[in-house]
Amino acid sequence: MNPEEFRAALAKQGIELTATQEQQFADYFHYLVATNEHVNLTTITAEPEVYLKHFYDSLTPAFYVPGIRTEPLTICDVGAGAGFPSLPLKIVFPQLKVAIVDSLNKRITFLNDLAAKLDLTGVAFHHARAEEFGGKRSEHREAYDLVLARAVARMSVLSELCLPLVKVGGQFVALKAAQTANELAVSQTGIVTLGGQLSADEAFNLPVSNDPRHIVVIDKVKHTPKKYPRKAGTPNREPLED
Ligand SMILES: C[S@@+](CC[C@H](N)C(=O)[O-])C[C@H]1O[C@@H](n2cnc3c(N)ncnc32)[C@H](O)[C@@H]1O
Repeated sequence: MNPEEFRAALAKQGIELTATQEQQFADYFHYLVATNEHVNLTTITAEPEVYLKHFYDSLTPAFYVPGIRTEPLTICDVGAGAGFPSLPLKIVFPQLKVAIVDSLNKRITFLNDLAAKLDLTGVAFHHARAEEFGGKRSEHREAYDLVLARAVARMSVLSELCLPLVKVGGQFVALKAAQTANELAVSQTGIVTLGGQLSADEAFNLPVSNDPRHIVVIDKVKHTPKKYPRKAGTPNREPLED
């Protein structure tokens, strides 16, 4: 997917990029690839792949969660790595207020510099483990309308990291490549324990490559009990599964 195909594929979804946004994606691509020469950010570096598997893929939650397009939602991206999915969403929907959490400081440093280069405002960067960021005394606990995660962990672990950060009435959205039915089945009890309720599992294929994708949407329907998330390294810490 070259930049022109990216623009056309988004137009099909009702998203018209401005010239400024197209330039921001071009600058993102160049800075990602240049930094990746000395900081390990991504294995995907060819332009058509970055546009499809990072930029387009990151925007897919906006196809299924309509509020992303128009509402000034507070979003937390858990394990954002090189900024996916939250920074492509922020470029296209600048009204979003974004908090990025990653446990690797060199990635947070890259994202800080990138946001300055792209003139992005309303993005906060946190070098932290999600277990602590959403802990019982944290100001970030149950503070976000929407918590997003892509390629961080399986659903049972991810739910324990992400659901404590979601406000009651908000949503946790996981971007998944693999089949989700089994992952969801084994994490169902944990999701309910954490105050969540499965709302949707949308299956679709990426354009061009046809790679399968899932967007899993979990509604936060009640408060998460204070003992979650459990600390990383807790002895016998088993994922919350059936
Ligand atoms: C495979 S990368 C995925 C990055 C990005 N979400 C993407 O889709 O390209 C996983 C990222 O999650 C971060 N991570 C893993 N466990 C974490 C945790 N417990 N808290 C915060 N960040 C975490 C890693 O440092 C890494 O940057």
